[in-house]
Amino acid sequence: MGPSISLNDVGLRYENNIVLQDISVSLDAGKCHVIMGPNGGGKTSLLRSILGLTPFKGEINVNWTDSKGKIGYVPQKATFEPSLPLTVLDFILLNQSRSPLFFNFNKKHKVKALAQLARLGMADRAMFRMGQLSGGEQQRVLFAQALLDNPDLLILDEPTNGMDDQGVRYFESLISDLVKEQKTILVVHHDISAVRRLEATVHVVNGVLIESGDASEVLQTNKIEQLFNHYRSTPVSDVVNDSTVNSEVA
Ligand SMILES: Nc1ncnc2c1ncn2[C@@H]1O[C@H](COP(=O)(O)OP(=O)(O)OP(=O)(O)O)[C@@H](O)[C@H]1O
Repeated sequence: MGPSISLNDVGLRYENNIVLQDISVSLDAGKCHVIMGPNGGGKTSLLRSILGLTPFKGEINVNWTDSKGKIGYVPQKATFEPSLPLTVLDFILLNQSRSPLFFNFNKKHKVKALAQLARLGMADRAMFRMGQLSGGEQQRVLFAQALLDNPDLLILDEPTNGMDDQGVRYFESLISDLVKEQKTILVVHHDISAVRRLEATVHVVNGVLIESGDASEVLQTNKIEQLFNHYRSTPVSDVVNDSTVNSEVA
């Protein structure tokens, strides 16, 4: 069983830029939670706070039922140099091995890695270099790597970015399997139609928490515009009085 996660009055700022404020929410264990909201609304910052990768104020508790379980994380983007001699299989196995990459990996690990790649339809790319894959294919490999240790908490930042329809279908079917296994999944997603297909709780974040609830409730057609246009705009008067803007306009 995955953990529940509770956030209490969480805030985060980068110098003068207040990115998150007053975020208090409980994320139920063993469910899929989707974080949505406009660009720059603080979704990635929220994930990074939960992962302990960035300082924040307030309190975040990851509540494991027994001992601390495993966490899988797929970041928003990764860059691989095309000339780097790192195959897909090498990459998947990297965090499994305590010996240098040029030693042969043990067969059991390879079989396990290939099985995870197959779950994402990527087994036939195992010997390609990471840098030779398309963006959507790299996302699939990152997801396969995150699944390798059978994590109880899976944190995914825009995992279907750049994926084709087939990739999205693999993703959706995997999420559905993982929810049946009672893993806790936290995923940042922008595609409203795709999120409606997931069995998920949706949390709309734009600096503050705007709304939380079942996807069917939160993503009602008549509410979408209001939810996603909830800009924390600079007052128009400030923009007009800004000398930089004025000089650019002139
Ligand atoms: N390391 C950083 N230093 C300074 N500012 C940052 C840093 N990381 C993010 N920000 C700022 O914090 C704000 C929120 O960024 P964040 O990446 O969390 O948003 P997001 O909702 O995930 O956006 P998107 O949908 O575009 O991925 C943005 O204004 C961004 O410029």
